[in-house]
Amino acid sequence: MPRLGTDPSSYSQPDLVKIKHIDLDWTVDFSQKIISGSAQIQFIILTKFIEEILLDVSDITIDSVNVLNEGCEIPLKFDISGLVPDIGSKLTITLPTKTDGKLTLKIYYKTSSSASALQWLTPEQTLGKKHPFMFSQCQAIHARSILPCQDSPSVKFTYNATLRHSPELTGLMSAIRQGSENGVTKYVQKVPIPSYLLAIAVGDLYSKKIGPRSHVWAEKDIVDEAAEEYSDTEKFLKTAEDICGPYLWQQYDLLVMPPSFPFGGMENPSLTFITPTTIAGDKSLVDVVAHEISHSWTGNLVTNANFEHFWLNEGFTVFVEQKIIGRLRGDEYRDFHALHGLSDLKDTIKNQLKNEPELTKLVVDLSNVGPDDAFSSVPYMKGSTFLRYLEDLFGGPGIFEPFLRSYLDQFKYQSILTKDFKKYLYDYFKDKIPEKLEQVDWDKWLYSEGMPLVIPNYDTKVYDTCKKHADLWASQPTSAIKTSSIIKEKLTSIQKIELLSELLDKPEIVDLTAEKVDLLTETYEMSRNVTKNSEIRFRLMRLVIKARLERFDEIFEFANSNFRMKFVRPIYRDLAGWDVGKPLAIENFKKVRDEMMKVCAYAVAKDLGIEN
Ligand SMILES: CC/C=C\C/C=C\C[C@@H](O)/C=C/C=C/C=C\[C@@H](O)CCCC(=O)O
Ligand SMILES: [Zn+2]
Repeated sequence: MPRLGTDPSSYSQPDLVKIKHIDLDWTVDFSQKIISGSAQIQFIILTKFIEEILLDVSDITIDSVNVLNEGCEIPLKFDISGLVPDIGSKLTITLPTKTDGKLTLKIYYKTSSSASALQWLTPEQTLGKKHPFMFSQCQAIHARSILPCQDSPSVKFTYNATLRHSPELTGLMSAIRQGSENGVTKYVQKVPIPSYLLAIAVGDLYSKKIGPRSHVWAEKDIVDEAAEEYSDTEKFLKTAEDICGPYLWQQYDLLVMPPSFPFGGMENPSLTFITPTTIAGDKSLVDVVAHEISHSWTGNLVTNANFEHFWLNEGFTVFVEQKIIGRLRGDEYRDFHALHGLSDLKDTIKNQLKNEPELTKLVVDLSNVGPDDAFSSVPYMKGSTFLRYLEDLFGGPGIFEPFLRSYLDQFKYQSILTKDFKKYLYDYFKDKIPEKLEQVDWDKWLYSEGMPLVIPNYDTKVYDTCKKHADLWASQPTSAIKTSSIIKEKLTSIQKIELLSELLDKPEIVDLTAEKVDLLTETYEMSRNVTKNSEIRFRLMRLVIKARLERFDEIFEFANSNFRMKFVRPIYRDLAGWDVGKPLAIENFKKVRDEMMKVCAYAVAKDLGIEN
C-alpha cells in the first residue's frame, strides 16, 4: 500500500479531513452472515477545501453514498480501487463541489459473508447449541470490513448505533446500552474511539452483576462460573484508578467469548471481550482482566497514532497491569510477572521472529507488512521493560507515577507517536533530573533488535524457585528426580507456568522421556483431568512435542479446544519443525480451519508453510 500519510496501513488522509461522529443502523442477518444497513458519518475538514474523501474498505458492497444537505440525501459518485491483499481497498468519494468546514455522508452498504472482522458461529458451535453467535475483532485494521471508515487509530469518533437482530438474541456493542425492544437495541459511545475499538457481538447471552459498574455476559451454561472467576474486577478497577486517574467509560463489562476468539482479551470500551481459556476455576489467569482494564487509559484514552507505535498501547498497558499486580499481591509478584514476560519474549525472538529480526524492534516499520503479520509479544514486553527501566532510572514509582498520571491526562482522547511521549517526558523531567534523561539511549531502545537493552534489577525470589525446579528437571535423570526433596515443595499455578517456560527454553533436557514427562505431569498436577489451566496445558503440550512423544490425540485435543493464537500458533510451529508431526498438523488444521477466525487460520497456515 502506498504510504500516503502518517499511517502506512490506511488509505485515508486524516491531515485533510477527519471523522467526528458516526450513526450506525445495522441489521444482523445470520442466514446470509452479513451486516447490512447504513453509516451516517460526520466529517470535519481540516484544510482550505477538499474535493474528494478517501476511506478504507475491505470486502464491502456499497449501494450508495449520499451527501446530506438540508435534510435531503444527494447521491455522490464513488469508486473502489487499489486492492492490497489482506489490507483492503480505497473508497474514493467525489464531492460535488469544493467543500470546507463540515460535511455529513450517509453510506448504504453490506458486508461480505467473509468479512475479516466477523466470525459467525452456527448453533452447533455454541455451548447452548440452540442459537447462532457472531462477534467482531477489529484490531488492528479489520473495522474496514464492517464499515467504510478512516481505519486508522489516528482518527477518533463518537458513535451511536441501532442494532436490529432476532428478538431471541442479545446484541452487545463497545458502548453504553440504551435499552432493547423487539430485537432493536440502541447504543451510545460518547467518548471518542479509534475504529479498531468498534465492536459487536450477538448471541444467546445472559448477564450477571459482578460489581457496581460491571456485569459479566456469557452463554447461560458458563455465566455463573465466569462471574465467580472474574469477581475481582472492581478491585482491579479501583487499583487502576489509583494509578491512572478516574475511569471515564462509565461501565466496565466483560463478555465471555466462544473458544474460537483469537486473543486473550480485547479492550473494547465498556465491554472487554475475554477468552474462556482464562477461566481456570481458581482465578489464576485473571491477570488478563487487569490488562484489559488498564487499556481503559493506555490505548483507549491515549492511543497509538499508527500501529508502528503499538508499544505505546501495549507496553504501557503491561506496565500498568504489573503495577496493579504489585499493589494487590506484593512487589515480588509484580517483578515475577515481568520476569515471566521476559521468558515469553525470549521465546518469541528465538522462534516466532527468528527470520524477521526487524520486527523485534520496539518501533517497527509497517510500510511493507500488515499489522497482523507484525503482531508479537515484543511491544508488550520490550515496551513494559523500557518503562520499568525509565522508572527505576528516574528514582522509582514515587517519581514516575505522577508523571504517568500527568501523561495520561495530557494526551487523553488523543492519538500520539513515540516522539510525543518522548517530548512530554523531557518537558516534565528536564528541570528535575536532566542528568538522568541524558543517560537514556533512545536510539538503541527504540530501534535495536533483540532483547531489551537493559534488564532491570528485578526481585527474583518467586522466579528463582521456578528456575530451581526447572534446573533439576533439565539436569537430572528421572530416577534422581524421584528422590529429590525439591519436588516436595508446592508451586503456585503461575510458578508452574514459568517452570514449563524455563524447560521449553532449555537447549537440552537430560532423559526427556515419556516417563519423565509423566512424572512431571503428576508431580505438579498438570494432567487434563486435574487442571483447567490453559497456560499450563499449552506449555505441557509443547513439552510433549519437544520430547517427541507421539501423543497426537492429546496435542490436537488441546489445539482444537480453543483457537487463541497465543496457544495454537506455537503448537503448530513446533509440529511444523518435526517430520512426524508436520503432516498430522496440516491434516488437523485442514479439518478445523473453517472453525477458526480468519486472522487465526491465516497465521497458522503461514506457520505451517502452506497456502492460505
Ligand atoms: C508491532 C506490531 C504492530 C501491530 C500489531 C497490532 C495489532 C495486530 C493484530 O493482530 C491484533 C491484535 C489484537 C490483540 C488483542 C489482544 C492482545 O492483547 C492479546 C495478547 C495475546 C493473548 O493473550 O492471547
Ligand atoms: Zn493489550
